[in-house]
Amino acid sequence: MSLVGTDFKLSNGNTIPAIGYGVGTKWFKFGRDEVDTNVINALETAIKLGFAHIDGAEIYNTNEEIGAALVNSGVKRENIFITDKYFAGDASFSNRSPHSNPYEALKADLKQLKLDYVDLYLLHSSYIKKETHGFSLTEAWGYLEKLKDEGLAKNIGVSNFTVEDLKTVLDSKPKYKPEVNQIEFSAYLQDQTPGIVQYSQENGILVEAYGPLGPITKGQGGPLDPVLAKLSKKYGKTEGQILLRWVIQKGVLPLTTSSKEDRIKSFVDIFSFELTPEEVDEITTVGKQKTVRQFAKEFSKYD
Ligand SMILES: NC(=O)C1=CN([C@@H]2O[C@H](COP(=O)(O)OP(=O)(O)OC[C@H]3O[C@@H](n4cnc5c(N)ncnc54)[C@H](OP(=O)(O)O)[C@@H]3O)[C@@H](O)[C@H]2O)C=CC1
Repeated sequence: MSLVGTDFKLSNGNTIPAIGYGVGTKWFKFGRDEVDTNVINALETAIKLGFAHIDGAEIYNTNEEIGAALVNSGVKRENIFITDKYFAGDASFSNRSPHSNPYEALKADLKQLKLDYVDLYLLHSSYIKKETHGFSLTEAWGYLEKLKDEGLAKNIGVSNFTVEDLKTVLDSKPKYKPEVNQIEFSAYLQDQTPGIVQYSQENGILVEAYGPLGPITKGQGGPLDPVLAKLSKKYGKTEGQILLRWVIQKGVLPLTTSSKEDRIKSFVDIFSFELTPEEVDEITTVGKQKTVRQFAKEFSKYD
């Protein structure tokens, strides 16, 4: 869980590159089956410019693009960290992966990725119950443990889990604990659900942040504007780099994305400077004055 160079160390001792390039959001292509060369090109650029961590998911429908970009880039399999996620469904419980369970879903994804294993496999959400899925949340976790035992997923974790969801898994005395909880996290949304960052971190679960640039993509005109302008000038870094650096210094792994070379290049250049503890606190305190929630709107009840 600690930052070592440009990696975070997980509780199980494995490492994970400390910033990831996402192929959801901007690149999301659920319902479109043609291969999108824009996604392949963007991934190749990201890899060429230094991203060693790709964040994918079954629902993004971009596995073939990831596989093609890996081949085109010539990168060695062991030098790139690939995450995939089981499409559990959303709060309506009315949709989910077409595969019978997470074990079968990852096997199908690996075929599309043309890979033998992923580095991290997550339950994309906790909206799983026996009545709709045929297995409970703890049984779903059991499928991930089986994938880890068989070497098809080197690490396993969860996404969008609340404290109660994590307790359900941890209280079931699992063989392996979740290594990661991937949630929306930014200076303008410091707890996707009550207490989730502290609880995850206290239990040795690395928090991954999606939507980390919320304050500049959706939150302009907010109280952080002058703080970011000041720090950007002081360090000679973009406001995006300041925000990503703040995420890392909160002990959280940022997942971002971009279609622009300049931005991609800047996102991997966040290890050459460090905010002071006072500056980290200032962003934390000022950031709490505004809420920008972009995803998982069912949690808006906590705003
Ligand atoms: N587990 C989950 O449920 C979820 C996971 N994710 C994962 O997280 C990844 C990243 O999420 P995302 O919300 O996109 O991350 P960010 O908050 O980092 O936003 C990235 C977006 O911001 C734009 N951008 C970057 N810099 C600026 C700027 N200075 N001004 C204006 N726009 C800017 C980029 O567009 P441009 O091309 O113009 O640079 C890009 O579209 C996803 O791709 C996915 O892998 C995301 C949502 C949910």
